[in-house]
Amino acid sequence: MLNDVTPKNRQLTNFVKPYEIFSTPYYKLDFSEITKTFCESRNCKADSTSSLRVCKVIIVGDVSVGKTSIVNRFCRKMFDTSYKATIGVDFEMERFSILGIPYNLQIWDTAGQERFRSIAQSYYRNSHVFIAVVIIVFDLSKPDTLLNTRKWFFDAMNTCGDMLPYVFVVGTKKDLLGGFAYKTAELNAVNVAKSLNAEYWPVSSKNGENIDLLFARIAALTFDDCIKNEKARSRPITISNDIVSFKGRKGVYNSKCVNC
Ligand SMILES: Nc1nc2c(ncn2[C@@H]2O[C@H](COP(=O)(O)OP(=O)(O)OP(=O)(O)O)[C@@H](O)[C@H]2O)c(=O)[nH]1
Repeated sequence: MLNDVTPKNRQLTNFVKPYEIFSTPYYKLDFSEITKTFCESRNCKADSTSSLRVCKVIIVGDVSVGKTSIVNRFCRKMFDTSYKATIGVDFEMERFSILGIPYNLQIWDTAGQERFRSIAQSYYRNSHVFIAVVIIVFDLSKPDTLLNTRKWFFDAMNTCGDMLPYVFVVGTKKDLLGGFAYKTAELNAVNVAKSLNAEYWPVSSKNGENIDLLFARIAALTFDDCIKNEKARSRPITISNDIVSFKGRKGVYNSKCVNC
């Protein structure tokens, strides 16, 4: 788009693939025809509500695994070696332009410390945007934190109610491991992610590896659902096709946007 002020690395013209095809249950590899046709249409470019499309992403995981560092690297391009515990919850709004259409990720960084968890949960329960994505973070150099992803998964699922979010299991601090140690950690992580029906990504907030790609993947996946749901709602509700189009992944209706 000529007048697009979104930074270049936030402008998506192609669908973003998973880290590895074996590491995801989400096999979508391109935008749907519905989305492509809609984004090419003149109506869509003139659509004044398009800047309101928001997808809520929650980041959870053990203490000090690197949740805040992921957000800082993605939103501010910075990395801090010192540790400051998150108290309660913080959130950031990050803007993308996908196929020329504005789209926002609302990213919630929660506290890993037990004593702050109930504060965080009450915050995101009461927010008016449905949780579309849960990122469960663990530290690749600390196997215990991988085992705990299961606990975070069930916690998040309780909070999401009837919604079926996309789930990502993200291993941080990839820069600390190499060779055999990394391969072993990855094998274990892929197995755990599979058991939770989640997509696995390894990242490093220190050197930035895979951080932008991870969020671009999340934006592409959820944007496609958002437009499809929007189109489904705008159709007359008379025939059985509409019932099908109101169903999201695995047959559960999942409205993923503020205005969907
Ligand atoms: N080497 C390396 N260190 C990292 C990386 N990510 C985070 N760290 C370090 O790990 C420590 C904890 O990082 P945080 O991002 O504050 O962890 P957190 O999960 O937000 O912690 P809580 O807020 O307590 O839940 C800090 O000292 C970071 O510098 C990484 O990718 N590589």
